Amino acid sequence: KVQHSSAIKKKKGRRYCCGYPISIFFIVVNEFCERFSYYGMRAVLVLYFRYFLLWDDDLATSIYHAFVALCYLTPILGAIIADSWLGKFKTIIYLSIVYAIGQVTMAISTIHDITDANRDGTPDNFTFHIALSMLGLILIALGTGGIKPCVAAFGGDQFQEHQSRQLNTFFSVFYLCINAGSLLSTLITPLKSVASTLMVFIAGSGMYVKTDPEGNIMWSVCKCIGFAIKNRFRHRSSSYPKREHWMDWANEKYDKLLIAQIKMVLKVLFLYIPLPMFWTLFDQKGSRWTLQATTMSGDFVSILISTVNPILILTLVPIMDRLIFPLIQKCGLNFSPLKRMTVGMLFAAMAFVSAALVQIEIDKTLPNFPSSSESQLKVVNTYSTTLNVTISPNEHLLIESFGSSADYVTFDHQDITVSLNTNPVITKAFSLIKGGRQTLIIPSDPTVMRDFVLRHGEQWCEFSRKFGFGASYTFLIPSTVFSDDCESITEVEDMKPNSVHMALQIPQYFLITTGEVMFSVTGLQFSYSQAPKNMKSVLQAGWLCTNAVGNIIVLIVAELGKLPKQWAEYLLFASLLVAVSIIFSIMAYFYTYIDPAEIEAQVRKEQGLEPEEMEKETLEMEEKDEDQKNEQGVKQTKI
Ligand SMILES: C[C@H](N)C(=O)N[C@@H](CCCCN)C(=O)O
Repeated sequence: KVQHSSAIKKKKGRRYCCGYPISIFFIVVNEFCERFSYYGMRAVLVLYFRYFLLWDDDLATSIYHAFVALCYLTPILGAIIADSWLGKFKTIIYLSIVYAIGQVTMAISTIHDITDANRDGTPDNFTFHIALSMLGLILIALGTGGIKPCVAAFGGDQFQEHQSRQLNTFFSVFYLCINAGSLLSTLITPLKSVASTLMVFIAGSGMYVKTDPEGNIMWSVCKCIGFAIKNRFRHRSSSYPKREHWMDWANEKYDKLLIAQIKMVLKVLFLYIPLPMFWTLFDQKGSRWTLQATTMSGDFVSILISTVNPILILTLVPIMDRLIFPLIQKCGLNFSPLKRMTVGMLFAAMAFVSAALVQIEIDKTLPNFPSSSESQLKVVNTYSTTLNVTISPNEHLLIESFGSSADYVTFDHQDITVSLNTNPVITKAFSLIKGGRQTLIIPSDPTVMRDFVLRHGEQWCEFSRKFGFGASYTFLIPSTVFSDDCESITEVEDMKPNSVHMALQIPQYFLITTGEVMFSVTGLQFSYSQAPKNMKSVLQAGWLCTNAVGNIIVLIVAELGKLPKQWAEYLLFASLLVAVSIIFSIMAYFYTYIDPAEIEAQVRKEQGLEPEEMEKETLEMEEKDEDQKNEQGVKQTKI
């Protein structure tokens, strides 16, 4: 009774606008700023690993997914801190500070000048940058993951039982704000938004409904499950009568209501088992697909590609909600949440087939690099006449003056002898690097090896040449360049620029985002609707964990799988998801949707708890009347 009246006192302090608590405005803006900062950093993370820390594709992909996995594991920690110690409001404030420190640390780690003593544009001490960026990422994961379950639930706390319509609208707007934040982050620098996140959230402080920590429900759930298992094991002999459900073995010690609630949660958690596979594919947008884009051409399209997901979410969510789903329902088809999620998985699998097809096109244009046992050599001739170059035993090249061999010549051995048809004939032996590409430059006077330094500052040559993205060039600079003219510098193209256009990635982004709307948005709503009121955070944490496991799967496949062809890896993931979606559809077929409130009411009734419930309902009815008066007041003022 005391609890109820104090809760109502708090609720009476609420202020409304158009039927919505004003406080949710601050929460939605806070989420917008937080996602803005998170996605802004994540968009370039794999490129930072690849081109600043100079890691290879597999390591960059693995660390990226380890970070994302950590971001989706820390919500468990955030939920525990909020529920059992600080409450949601303080948890959001404190972890936002941790988050901000992480973003600043990460930003500092990208300043190469800190260790670039010789000012050559690359850091001299990679260990320092790696350590700092890893510290930054851990703090960001703690911050973002920790506040993630609290912000959505804190938003939900601002509403009352009878406001389910407003609550649904809040969650849709919440998801749209996430995507608006993600969209803007790719266009504007994200760092300032961390500070804005905190300020906006604190600004609404006086208006929030702040519920006190209710004790750690996750811990109670674990203890109850642990006891049921132990008790079942103790009574394993066939002489003990069987119980309807294995959780009923907790009856001796735990409240029937808690057991009924855990049964509902376990049913949904069981259904979650195949879900990580969707995230395995979905989150590769930020790693493998970003790296794929670096091997393609197109300038402004890169911005389009990075914004296509949030733009599509912003347009597809209302289209699906208002048009497609009602239309399907009108056709008499039952497109239940679990069916939508299965279709979402199939869309993601199609996205990966599309990515594989694009990869096959890219591979056709990529240079043929040597395998680990081969070596490659290109010969460049700066001699004054055309030369006949023989590379033992049977490679003959005719190279004109200031020209080069058409492409790299591949050898399956490392020791070669090069002969030139000069007068006298010059022959020299070389040992090539295994698995490497090298260029042999024949100097203007091949009998003499001359070193030269091209000084800049005193004299220079200007080029107005647009280099193709992904290309590599060698410039042949004759010793007479400064006395002569810049025209005498010759360019040799070692690697052709990327030629497959980035626009080809649009279908895969379209397919994965349609999958996201069907899977992620529906899954979030499904988890919320099937969870008992006090266990919504448990199911949200479980839902986020499926995301973490999905990222761990990529990490394992990237590190262990090492498929020789990227397109084969895409097809492997697509096939795995199709297989998993079939399993999921079978599990979904046997799932019966529940109304947790109804089941709870039934258990309460069995326990003879109706009087308390009725009292609560009476209090809520009074509250509802007052809120309606409040809303009407707003409407009348408007009129
Ligand atoms: C930006 C993206 N489309 C999005 O909506 N992200 C959501 C859900 C992410 C779930 C999987 N990683 C977010 O909360 O960031």
